[in-house]
Amino acid sequence: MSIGRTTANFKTLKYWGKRDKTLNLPTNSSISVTLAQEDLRTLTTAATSSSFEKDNLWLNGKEEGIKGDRTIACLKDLRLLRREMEAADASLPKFSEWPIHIVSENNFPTAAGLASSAAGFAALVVAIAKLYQLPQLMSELSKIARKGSGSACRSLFGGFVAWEMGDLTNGEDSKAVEVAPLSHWPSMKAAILVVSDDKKDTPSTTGMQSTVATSDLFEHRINTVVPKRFEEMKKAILSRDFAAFGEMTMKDSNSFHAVCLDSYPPIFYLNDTSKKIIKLVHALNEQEGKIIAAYTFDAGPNAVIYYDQEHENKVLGLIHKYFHQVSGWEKVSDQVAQFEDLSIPFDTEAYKGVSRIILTQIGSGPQETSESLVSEQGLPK
Ligand SMILES: Nc1ncnc2c1ncn2[C@@H]1O[C@H](COP(=O)(O)OP(=O)(O)OP(=O)(O)O)[C@@H](O)[C@H]1O
Ligand SMILES: C[C@@](O)(CCOP(=O)(O)OP(=O)(O)O)CC(=O)O
Repeated sequence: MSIGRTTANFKTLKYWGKRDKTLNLPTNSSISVTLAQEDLRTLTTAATSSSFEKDNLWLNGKEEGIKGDRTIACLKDLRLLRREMEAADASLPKFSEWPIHIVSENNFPTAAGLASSAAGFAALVVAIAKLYQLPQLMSELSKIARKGSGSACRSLFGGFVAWEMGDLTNGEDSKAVEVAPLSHWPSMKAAILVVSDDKKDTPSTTGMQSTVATSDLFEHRINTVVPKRFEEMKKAILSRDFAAFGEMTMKDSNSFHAVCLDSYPPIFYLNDTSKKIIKLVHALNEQEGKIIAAYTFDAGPNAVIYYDQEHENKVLGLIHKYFHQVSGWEKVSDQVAQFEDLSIPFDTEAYKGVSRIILTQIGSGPQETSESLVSEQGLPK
């Protein structure tokens, strides 16, 4: 039995567009920050036995079975690597031939634009790789996770992660690499304003296909804007330059939502609450005379606001002022007294569009844990 857990990642330079839909090969390189596990994590246990009847997967307590092509593709690749080991060492048990049971739990909403597929496929690949005792490095395994969900490849690392798009048609050079580990910039924090827990209307895969096929702005984004930003963002991370990192993060979020709007028919992920939050962050940065907070939005209306610990009392002070009514502040309850009370005018009803706040920070990526979700009989506990 093997247990692995990992977490979601939030994009600072977005992946949007595929050049190969089956292999999940992107039209541009991207960068993300992997967040801490306590708040947004997937816990996955994998077990194999010759006595199991068939491959099976339980997600959040429900038997789902192994039905999607993407999960099947990941399992196939992992089994192939195990088979190579077994061929080289006859003493190894033939795990590659036995059915596998996977039990997984997300501690945050699934399919709500909170990157559950990223954390989910990353945890699945890591848990099975551990079970099979595969020697492959994380970058190699990231190519397998990528076939599950593009964004999953970046969740195999902690800290700041790049997904290099590659240019081979077989995808062998399209993999995740570490830009910098958590220890490089541990004071990076994130406040996530959960604007909607609902399942989103346009899934990322269909949304991307539509943008690639119909948006005129898209070519400019992937050929001109992103390649330059990819290099500049890596530099900003390596030099811990929050202002540069923040400006590029916000601009890239806006560029991604612009190509969504430029798709035909248009795709809308931001709602009025998201737009109010964007304005609030700009108002804060303007008042400070520098960028101390940066928003980013994935394929949904939830806001992720990055800031450095050094400005926590200001950034959280402002968010708390207007969103103290929502749940999730317990974690910092002993800090509230030190929050700064900035006088930035804002819609005092905006909190009604937010269901909760998740206060989190940069994380260390996949971890092994002794917590198992599978019983001795190989079933969910
Ligand atoms: N823990 C998990 N283990 C295996 N598969 C998972 C897990 N969690 C989510 N998934 C898969 O990911 C799907 C949700 O992916 P989807 O891309 O629709 O949403 P999301 O990841 O929350 O949003 P986004 O990727 O746009 O941020 C689920 O339906 C399921 O198939
Ligand atoms: C907006 C994004 O979060 C898109 C995520 O798309 P997915 O990785 O969910 O798409 P598939 O590869 O089709 O599974 C931006 C990003 O992850 O960089």
